[in-house]
Amino acid sequence: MSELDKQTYLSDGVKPQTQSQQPGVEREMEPEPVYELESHVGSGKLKGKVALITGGDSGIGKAVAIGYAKEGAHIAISYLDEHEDAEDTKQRVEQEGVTCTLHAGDIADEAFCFKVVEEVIEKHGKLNILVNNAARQEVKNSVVDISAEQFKHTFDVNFFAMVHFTKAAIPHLQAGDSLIYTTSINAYVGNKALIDYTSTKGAIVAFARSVAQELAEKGIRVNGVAPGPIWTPLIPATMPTDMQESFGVSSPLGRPGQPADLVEPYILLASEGSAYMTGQFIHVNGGTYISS
Ligand SMILES: NC(=O)C1=CN([C@@H]2O[C@H](COP(=O)(O)OP(=O)(O)OC[C@H]3O[C@@H](n4cnc5c(N)ncnc54)[C@H](O)[C@@H]3O)[C@@H](O)[C@H]2O)C=CC1
Ligand SMILES: CC(=O)C(C)=O
Repeated sequence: MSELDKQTYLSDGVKPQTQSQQPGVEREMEPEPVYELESHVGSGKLKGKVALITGGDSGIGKAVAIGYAKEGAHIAISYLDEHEDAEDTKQRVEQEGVTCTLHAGDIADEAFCFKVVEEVIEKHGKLNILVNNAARQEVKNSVVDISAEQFKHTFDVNFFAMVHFTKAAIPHLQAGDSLIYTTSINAYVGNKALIDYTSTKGAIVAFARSVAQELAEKGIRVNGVAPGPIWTPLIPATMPTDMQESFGVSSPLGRPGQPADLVEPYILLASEGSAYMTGQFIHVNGGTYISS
């Protein structure tokens, strides 16, 4: 059995559970997600770089924060208000011998997004990698049930915040630096229960590909990751239990993903190994949707 198989243990799917608020929190999850693989030994791929990860307190963002720290990057994390999750991530990042700063607040507020980037420059002296990863979602049975307010709020958090962070970051980036975006398998296959959310994920892909064309001449690369079903606090906090019953089990690889399954693709996109990649999205979904 591989290290990954030993640690991911979700071959029977997830045990349906609910949380009363969004963003969700790790401490209420059973089992706790797997954030790092014992087999990941850092090799200095991001040594001395500074990475800002939105939504980095939990789930995919947390796994990426720990993975980047193992590769030698200093970390800044933005999140809404899950302070306990954020403190745990900071501790795990600092165990790798790098620094970690926490930036709590609402990224639906444009001024806050710019303030976070200013704080990162003030505290870390530079910014090399921006991972635009935070998001919200709300399940609705029909598009006619999604209010204008919900559409707007989901776009403010999932899409416009990425626009604000991108604009704030660009003046600080240099050749070799990276912008990385988290979209979703839903952008490619659609999702009738998450129409506003899925629309933001499609917009993110189009935005990133366009910014990639603009920044190529400066040597700044822009790529992203499209996860499939991944066991994170987002799921019990937003997904009805009947939807959780089938979560990820019908994928060709037969299980939902863990945050740890995303770490290596995000490291690749931030490091020199992807020096000839820009405007690309890596699909990490257990084989459910196959694309380049
Ligand atoms: N879990 C899954 O199955 C999938 C997740 N994704 C994407 O992965 C990314 C990370 O999500 P997960 O790790 O799954 O969940 P998560 O719940 O661990 O992370 C969501 C993050 O967004 C942040 N956030 C939400 N609203 C915010 C606001 N108003 N202001 C500041 N921060 C806010 C939260 O603080 C949290 O850290 C998201 O972009 C999500 O759409 C994509 C496909 C599948
Ligand atoms: C949250 C999300 O995008 C999925 C695939 O569940």
